[in-house]
Amino acid sequence: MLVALALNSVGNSPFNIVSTINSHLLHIHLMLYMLKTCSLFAFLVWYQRFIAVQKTEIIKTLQADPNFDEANINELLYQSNRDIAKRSSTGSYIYLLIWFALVLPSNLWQVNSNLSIIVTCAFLLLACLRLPYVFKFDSIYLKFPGVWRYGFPLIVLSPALMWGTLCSLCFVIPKLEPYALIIIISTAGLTGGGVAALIPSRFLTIGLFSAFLVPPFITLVVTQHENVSLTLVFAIYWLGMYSTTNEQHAQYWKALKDSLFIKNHAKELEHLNNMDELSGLKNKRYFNKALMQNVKLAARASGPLAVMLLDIDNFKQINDKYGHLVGDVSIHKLGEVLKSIVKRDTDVVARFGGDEFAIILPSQDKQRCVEIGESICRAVASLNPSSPETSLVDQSPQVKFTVSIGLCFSMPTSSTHHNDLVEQADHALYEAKHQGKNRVVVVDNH
Ligand SMILES: Nc1nc2c(ncn2[C@@H]2O[C@H](COP(=O)(O)OP(=O)(O)OP(=O)(O)O)[C@@H](O)[C@H]2O)c(=O)[nH]1
Repeated sequence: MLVALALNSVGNSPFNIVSTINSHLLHIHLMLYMLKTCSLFAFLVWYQRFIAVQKTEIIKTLQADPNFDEANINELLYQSNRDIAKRSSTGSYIYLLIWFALVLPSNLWQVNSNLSIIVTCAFLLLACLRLPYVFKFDSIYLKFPGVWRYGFPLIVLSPALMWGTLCSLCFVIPKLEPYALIIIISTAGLTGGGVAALIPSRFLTIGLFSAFLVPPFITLVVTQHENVSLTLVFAIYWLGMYSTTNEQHAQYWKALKDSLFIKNHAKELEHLNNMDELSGLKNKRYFNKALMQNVKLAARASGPLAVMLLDIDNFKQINDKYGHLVGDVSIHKLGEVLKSIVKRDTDVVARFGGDEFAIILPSQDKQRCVEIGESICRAVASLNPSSPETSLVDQSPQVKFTVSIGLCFSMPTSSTHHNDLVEQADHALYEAKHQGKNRVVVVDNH
């Protein structure tokens, strides 16, 4: 409607738009009418299918990927639409500003006041209608999807079509010729900006640059304008925009898909990042972070904190006698034993690497910590590495499966460094090995 009004304003009646032009160009009049009717028709088809096409594209892209389900598709659809609204928000006001820059300092008001008034009003109206889409995207998209689906393409594509039409008029209305250069430059700039803004929707992007470029191109061809270079430039520009759109659209979707994949798998990745695969326990990285936090918490609460270091006794011999595979099974089995004994949610059980393990026991009294250490020693000693439980084949083992434990019991203060506790537990562990292994040695840092 706006385009029709703008076109019809250039003359006294709807069928008199080219009254200022040479009479032998009457066919231009018909062409422009056909063009605007076709544009509106094409536009209707486009906006009706805007969301449907976008959804089909997303499904096509994600279909083969088992990592995405229906909920993900809807989330991607929401994100891409929110992006379109955000990215294109400033652009719609640039039309208005450029139009003002064109009209206000020049004498276009006098040259063609009807056109100037109608185009100004139309741009102002579109800018106002655009406001809810800028500030209330969520409400519109979620509560009134129809307003988004039908209204947004209309508001985004109308100014482009108006601008494209203005550009066309420059070639057929002699009075507008002085403004042709600035309008052509603006058309090129706005086209490039629009493509960048609407890239999440291939459909809208192609619609936008076509609305800018096709009307002037057709006008130049139909009027057999002597400026062949300009005609070619419009055609080449359209093709360039088309290929850029395809490329950038694919890149946008790949990036969006990857970000959702990372978001979906963030928990899993974080879990893997903190786990020791062989023992099924936490790893050293997690242990260090947890210990730092526990030292702070214990210092703030003036509570006790115990750190245990465990090392499998004579593990090298177990490996040498039964092989590394059996050594691995023993490590896994030890992980299960530790989990079954150290059970509180706040406790942390980790494998440091090799045959070394570490445990954090917050808010536990010293006696209880020693009992836990001794329970571990007893439980591990009962796990004969040749027993069926550890899947060993050798029925006459000479190597015992035991652990030595160094226990550091402390009451951390704000100046306590977490590494100090580990170091002291390590000394106690060394002492346990020195005293004959398979035992708990305590260092009281209290
Ligand atoms: N099977 C297996 N062996 C490992 C793994 N990581 C380290 N080891 C072996 O564990 C052994 C560690 O031996 P040490 O801790 O140096 O000594 P030890 O034989 O346990 O003797 P003590 O510590 O004095 O009781 C080495 O032979 C390593 O090759 C692992 O993931 N799997």
